[in-house]
Amino acid sequence: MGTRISRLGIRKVFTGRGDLTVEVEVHLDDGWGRAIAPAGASRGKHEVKYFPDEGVDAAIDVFKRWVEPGLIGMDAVNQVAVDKKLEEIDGTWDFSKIGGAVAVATSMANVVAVADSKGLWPYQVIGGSLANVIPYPLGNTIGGGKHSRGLGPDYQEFLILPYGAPDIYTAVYTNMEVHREVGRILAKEDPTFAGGRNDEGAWTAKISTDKALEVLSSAVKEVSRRLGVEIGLGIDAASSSMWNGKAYVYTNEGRELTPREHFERIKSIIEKYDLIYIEDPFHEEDFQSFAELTALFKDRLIVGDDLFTTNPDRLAIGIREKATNAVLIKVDQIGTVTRAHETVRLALNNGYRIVVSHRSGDTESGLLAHIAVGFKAPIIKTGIMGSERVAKANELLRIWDHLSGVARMAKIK
Ligand SMILES: O=C(O)[C@@H](CO)OP(=O)(O)O
Ligand SMILES: [Mg+2]
Repeated sequence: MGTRISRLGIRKVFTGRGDLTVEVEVHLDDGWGRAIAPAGASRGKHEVKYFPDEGVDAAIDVFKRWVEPGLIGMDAVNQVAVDKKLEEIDGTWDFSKIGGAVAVATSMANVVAVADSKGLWPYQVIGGSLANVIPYPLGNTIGGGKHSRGLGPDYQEFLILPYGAPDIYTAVYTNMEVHREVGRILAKEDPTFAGGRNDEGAWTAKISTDKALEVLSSAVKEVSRRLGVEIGLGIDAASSSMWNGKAYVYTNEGRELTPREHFERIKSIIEKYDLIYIEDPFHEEDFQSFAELTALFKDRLIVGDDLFTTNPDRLAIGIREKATNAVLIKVDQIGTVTRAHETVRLALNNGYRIVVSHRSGDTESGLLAHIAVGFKAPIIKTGIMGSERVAKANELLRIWDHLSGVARMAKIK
C-alpha cells in the first residue's frame, strides 16, 4: 500500500522569532511530508499545551517512544484515524503528555505526505478536488501589545483587508503598498521612529491607539485611491493580554479602564474608524460583552481567538450565547487538523465565518495557505512583511496558478 506510514522523524528547529519548536517527518511507502509547529506569544488560556512539562527534549523522547511506533503501519489517507491515534497515545485532552507542538506537526506532516504520495497539493487533500476559493489576506501593519514587548500601542494588531481586490496578486500587493505607506507616514510624523518592526513584521512605534488608527486610515485612503482597491480596517485587541482580572491596563496610555469604559472605547473606535474586523475585543472569559458588541455591529466581523482557541466546545458556548459571528482557526491551538476541522464545521453550520491564522512565532512554511484554501476560509491572517509572512502569501499565489484559471476570490461582503 503506497500510503502506509513506514517511518517518522523529529528534530528541534526554530521559529522566525527564535522560539524552539519541532519539525516532524512522516514517511510513507511511496511519499513523505514534513511540517513545523508554529508558536504564539499571546497564547489563550484554553489552548492545548505546547510542550510537556519537562520541555522540548521530553517531547522528542515521547515522540520516539510512543508516537512513532503507534503510527507506523497506519494508512495516512485516513487523517481522522491518524489524529485520533495521536489523542489516544496522549490520553489527555490538551496533549500535555506528547505536547501540542508534536501533535500538530505530526498531523500536518501527515497531510503533506499524503499529498506527495498521491501527486496532489495539500489544499486538495484537505479540501477535496472542488476546492478553488482563495482567501483574502488579512495583513498586520502596526503592532503593539505583547508582540511589541509593550513598547507600541496597547492593542496588539492594526490590520487591513483588501476585500475589493479582483485576484490574489492584487490583494497581496495592496497589503504591501499599505504597509510601505504606513512606514512613510510614521517616518514623517514621528521623530523617534527608527523603522522598527515587531514579531509579525508590523511597524512598531511609540504611538497611541488613536494615532495608529489615524496613520493607518490615511495610508489606506492613499493606496485605495491609487490602486482602485477597496480596503477595510481592523484590529486584534488581544484583550486578554490587557486584562488584570479587574480592569484593562492601557500601558501606553498609562491608565486602566473598567470593563464598561473599555467596551465604550472599543465601540467608539469601531464607529470612528469604520472597522470591519474586530478580534478579541474583550478578555477570554467575557462571552457577555462579545455578545453585546456583536448585536450592535451585525455587519462587521467580530472574531474570537483567545475566546475560542479553535476548540469546538468553546465555540459551542459562543454559538449558544451569540458571542461573535466569526472564529479564528489556529490548528496548533487545538492540536490536530481533524479537531480544527470539527470547529470549522461547527462554525459553518451555524453561519459563522472562519479566519485561518498564523502565529506570531511562525516559520518559512507556506502550509497555512493550503489549510486556508482546504477549509474554504474567506480570510487568511498571515501578516504582510517578513519571510515567514511572505511565505504564506507566495504560496497563495502558487495555489492560484495551480488552479489554472478556475481559482476565484472568496466573497467577503
Ligand atoms: O493573537 C493572535 O492572533 C496571534 C497571531 O497574530 O498572535 P499569537 O500567535 O502571539 O497568539
Ligand atoms: Mg489574536
